[in-house]
Amino acid sequence: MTFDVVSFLHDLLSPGTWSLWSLLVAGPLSLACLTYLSSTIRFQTARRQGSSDKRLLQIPLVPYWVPGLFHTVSLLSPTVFLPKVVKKFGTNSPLEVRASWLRFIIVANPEHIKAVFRKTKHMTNKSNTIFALKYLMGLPKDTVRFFRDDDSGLNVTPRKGSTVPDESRIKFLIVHSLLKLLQGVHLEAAGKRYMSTLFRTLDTLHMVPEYQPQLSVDGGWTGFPDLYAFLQRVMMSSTVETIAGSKLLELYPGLVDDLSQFESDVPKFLRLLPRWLMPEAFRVQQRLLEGIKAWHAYGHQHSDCNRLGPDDPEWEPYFGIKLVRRRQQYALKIKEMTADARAAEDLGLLFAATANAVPSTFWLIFQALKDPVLVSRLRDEVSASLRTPPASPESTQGDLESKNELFDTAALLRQPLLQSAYAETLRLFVVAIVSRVAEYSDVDIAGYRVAKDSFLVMYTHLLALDPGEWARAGRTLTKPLEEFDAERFLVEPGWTRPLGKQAPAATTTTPAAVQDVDQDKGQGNSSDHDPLSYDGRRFSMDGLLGLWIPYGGGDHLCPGRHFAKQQILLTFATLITKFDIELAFPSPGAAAGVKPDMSHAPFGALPPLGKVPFRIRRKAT
Ligand code: HEM
Repeated sequence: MTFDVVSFLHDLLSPGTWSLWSLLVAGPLSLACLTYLSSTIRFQTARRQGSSDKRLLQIPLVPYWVPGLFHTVSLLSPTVFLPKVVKKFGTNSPLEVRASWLRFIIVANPEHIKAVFRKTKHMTNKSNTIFALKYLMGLPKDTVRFFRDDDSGLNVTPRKGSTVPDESRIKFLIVHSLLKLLQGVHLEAAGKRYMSTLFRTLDTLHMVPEYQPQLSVDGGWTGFPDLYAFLQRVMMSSTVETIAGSKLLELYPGLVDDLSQFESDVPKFLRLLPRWLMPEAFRVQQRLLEGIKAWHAYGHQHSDCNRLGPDDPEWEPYFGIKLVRRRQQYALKIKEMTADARAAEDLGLLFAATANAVPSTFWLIFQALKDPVLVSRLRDEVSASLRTPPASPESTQGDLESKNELFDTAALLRQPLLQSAYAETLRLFVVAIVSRVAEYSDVDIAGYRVAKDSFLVMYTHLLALDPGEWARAGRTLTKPLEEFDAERFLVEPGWTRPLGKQAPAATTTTPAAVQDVDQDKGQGNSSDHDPLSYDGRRFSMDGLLGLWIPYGGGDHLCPGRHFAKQQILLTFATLITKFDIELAFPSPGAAAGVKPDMSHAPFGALPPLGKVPFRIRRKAT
């Protein structure tokens, strides 16, 4: 039998077949068009609601084509979808999006974000935390339930109606021990410890096979293939030793390699790839958990985690800084915090302490090395922060940190161009979703009704790259927001932020929330009245609350941010003071081709895509 094209076409185009076609194609197509039309009308109607109305406004639902499916397919690539939706529908109101069973609300207007951050009593970030603990850190199921059941909030006084006993207020215990023990004298001690550990790590780097021979003691250059891997090596081991003590690395010498591998596997874990597709990633995760568990057991045999008094050491080799001892102390009193759960929690801490700080330091150094003028100006500020050596060596006898204290850290952290370059690095390279859930009731966000259980999404890059909002905040854009501008956060003398863009009065502002808002003003850790100036300009974060959010905000604002700033700037300062470093691409224009690895978005700071070769030589002392 031969195939007759003519009769086939005849059949296809005959009236009977047409009705089949219209049923198969035109039917669904018209349904999709009708759905889109009606959802657009509903969207526009919601958008036109009168704000004079006393009732709270309804959040418009982004139009969609396919009922039931909604935006599921587009959401497979959230970093493309979110900017596209916001570009199309604007930021005047929050936007509700549906993707099959999932509903969430995009908040992309800085005023609305401020309002979200103020609702500390009503909003939690539990879903994000639990997601990360469960799928990334391997927290056991029973402990996940225990975390989920904690409805006591972050205030010293538990939320009204919560029956969680004080000793089981896990979220409060975690966040408050971090806030308390990573500030003031504790933060200062951790910074000094980090600095001296970093010096030692750099001095002994040749003991790591990939970094032989020794970083040129003879003044010659040594080339290495990968600046990011180098920073991972030196920053991770210095951070782990500072936070967790030296015994962990002694017991588990492969920890830095495993933690580096684990961090590069984050996108796979958080995209929920099954175990059979990434067996090696799960093996590494398991090794980390077992290694941490063994360290805990060893630590408890040799040290006492109750040593938290003012006369007890800020750091000791078994459990590191007081924060880690405190975490063991409260966790040991909670039955759900089994040895496996404590290992997962501390994997979370080591991850949080390195996963964003290392890539951020990479980009700061990389941007500086690309630009000879910038690096020399940053070096001037670093030199101005060098500590004057003590008059007599005896005055610091016995105190290793003080002897190794090359920088006056407080002075370093106040330098205007350094702070601006640091803030700019985080603006551009931290690509994260900060989320909140209206856990306890409906909430009023800037006049909009956010229904109980709604999931709110604030995407750092939407704000970081929105020229209209930066202009409204009174910032002049010398370079486009897509580019790195080390001076972006410097303002002229006498500059003040435009008035009239204050956040709408919060309906319920707790004292903690007010305090956070003040903190947020200086998330870069600066004072707006800092006498230090750069070319007559000063560093200022004023007016950027809700716009610069790499550390989130409100009472969940990252409690590790002060330590992170120290890590980043101390590492940068040490490397450019003790060494000469240069990028070593074979061709001159190659540096321009170095891009961030977007597969890590929206999970935090982005590592570079590919390797960045460099050469380094120790400076003559
Ligand atoms: C450049 C470095 C860092 C960045 C960009 C960063 C970013 C963030 C962000 C976006 C959040 C969510 C905040 C929110 O929901 O509003 C967060 C939370 C958190 N961060 Fe960081 N972080 C950094 C460094 C650190 C360090 C060094 C530590 C610990 C030593 C740390 C510990 C935490 C913890 C425990 C939370 C959870 C707070 C809560 O649930 O209330 N982070 N961080």
